[in-house]
Amino acid sequence: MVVRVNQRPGHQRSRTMDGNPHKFEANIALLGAENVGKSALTVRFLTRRFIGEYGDIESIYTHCDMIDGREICFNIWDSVCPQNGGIADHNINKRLQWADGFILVYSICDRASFAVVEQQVQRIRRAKGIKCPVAPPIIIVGNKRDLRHRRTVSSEEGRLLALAADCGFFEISAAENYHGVLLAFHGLLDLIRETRALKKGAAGIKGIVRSVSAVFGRKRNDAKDAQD
Ligand SMILES: Nc1nc2c(ncn2[C@@H]2O[C@H](COP(=O)(O)OP(=O)(O)OP(=O)(O)O)[C@@H](O)[C@H]2O)c(=O)[nH]1
Repeated sequence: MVVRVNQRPGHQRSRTMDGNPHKFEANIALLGAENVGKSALTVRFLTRRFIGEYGDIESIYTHCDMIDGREICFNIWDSVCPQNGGIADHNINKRLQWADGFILVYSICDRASFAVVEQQVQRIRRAKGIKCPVAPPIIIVGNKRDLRHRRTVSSEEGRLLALAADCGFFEISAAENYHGVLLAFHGLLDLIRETRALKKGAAGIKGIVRSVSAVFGRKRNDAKDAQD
């Protein structure tokens, strides 16, 4: 396992992993309202630990691991939430374009943070949807499950939002355990792989359609020339 504090956002490395075609690399952005546990999730995933207090330095971390015999590298952008709830900061468009997939975090004890996630799903769809025919990979995470006695968002609401928005869903506690955090990151990795395969397939079909159109277009033109 390799964990590296990579760089400040905007200075990320090239996406080709040292020219090795067997490596798989994915850019992941964590978004959500203030205090929901974005840094806690990131640190749990990177170090398996929960340290309780986290600074507010925005960073991209690289984490590489062997999964099913293949080296997988996650570039994780742990964003610091702006005071307005995470939707209107100047960096958001940069993050939306950079990321291959998103983990949208809310706290199950903070209904306003759930509303922010609903907005962010729409925002991501709008930003990505123009160029991309395939839905962007998103996992919604309800964090702080250990505080269920203070819950204001039911599991059902989280699940329904994810279902309606075609996203994955996990309810976890970054404070209590590593396993749920791991499942959320790996769930996103699966979605990113599926999306890449679908995009490749769509590009392949487009290529075939273009070639067929070119051949038939040429034949039509040849026939027209012969008539003239
Ligand atoms: N009880 C409990 N507390 C948590 C959990 N995850 C994070 N926290 C606490 O929630 C507070 C905020 O966590 P952060 O990880 O800094 O939250 P953030 O979303 O990165 O916050 P910003 O940087 O302000 O956007 C900290 O005091 C954490 O210790 C959890 O699963 N359970």
